[in-house]
Amino acid sequence: MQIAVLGAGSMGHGIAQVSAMAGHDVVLRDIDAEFVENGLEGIRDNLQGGVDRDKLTEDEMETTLERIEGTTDLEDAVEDADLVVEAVPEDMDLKKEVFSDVEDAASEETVIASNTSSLSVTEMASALEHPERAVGLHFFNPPHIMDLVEIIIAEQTDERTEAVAVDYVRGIEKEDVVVRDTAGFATSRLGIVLGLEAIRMVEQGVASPADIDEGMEIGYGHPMGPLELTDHVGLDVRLHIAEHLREELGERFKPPQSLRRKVRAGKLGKKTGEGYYVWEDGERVGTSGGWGDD
Ligand SMILES: NC(=O)c1ccc[n+]([C@@H]2O[C@H](COP(=O)([O-])OP(=O)(O)OC[C@H]3O[C@@H](n4cnc5c(N)ncnc54)[C@H](O)[C@@H]3O)[C@@H](O)[C@H]2O)c1
Repeated sequence: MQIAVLGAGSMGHGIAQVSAMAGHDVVLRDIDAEFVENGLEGIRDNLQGGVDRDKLTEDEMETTLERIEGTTDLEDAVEDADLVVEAVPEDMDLKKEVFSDVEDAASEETVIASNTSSLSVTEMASALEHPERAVGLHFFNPPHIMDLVEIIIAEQTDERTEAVAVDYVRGIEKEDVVVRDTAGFATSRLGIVLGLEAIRMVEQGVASPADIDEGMEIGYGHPMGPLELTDHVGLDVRLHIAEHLREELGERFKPPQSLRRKVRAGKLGKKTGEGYYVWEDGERVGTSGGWGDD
């Protein structure tokens, strides 16, 4: 297939990479040549990492790179595309504008997908004259490592579009789950419940963050406990998602007080050095808020 990926940031370059590794021809588009170059550089680095770990041969790396072309021109990117995946910033107005511009420049057959992690694909699709070709492809970060893609079926998505999305996801050797377009889809909605309840338990003094996390890691086999995950994702990002889900789905998603307080104080998790844990050089070195060492 011919794939266009719009946005060469954290997600876009990874989506371009996994598409090319599966044999698709890919055009990666961003609004500035420097952003395109950074994205291509990110792909080279990821692939080189694969070669260094013997997961990939030099030849496979070169062939993959040859399949990817960078551009700043939207028409160049989408005019021959069978599938367009947008990975531009999480802003509804911007996504609708991108959808509509793609429709003007692409063929009538082109499937138009969004990598949104929380916005309504149904609303994005409403910007199209042919909204039945819209679908969500929710990749996880980083796309070249994470095996799951949530396929989000908008109100307007038709069977052909769903079939193209499923074929594409299976073709790039990811696992697909098909979810109706509702707030938080399947994974964010459940993940946030666990995160918010773990924070409330810390507030109530039920156990330390480290003990709550260990309980879920060892007892339930989660690769990472809900509080450490909150620190990884960013407390600001989790607060934003919780507020959105509260608005859409009700009070059970009400953000706990300590989450708001920490965000106001700039304690956003790993990226700022403190959230529910204390971090130094990307390593967890202690627990925030007087729980002693973990
Ligand atoms: N980062 C994550 O962990 C993650 C995970 C899953 C989904 N997502 C979703 O993926 C999307 C992209 O997120 P990201 O973290 O890669 O963002 P990012 O900020 O790293 O990258 C976005 C890129 O889009 C470019 N851009 C802006 N307007 C554009 C346009 N009109 N056309 C083409 N490119 C344009 C920007 O210059 C930037 O390079 C968002 O919808 C986000 O919610 C992110």
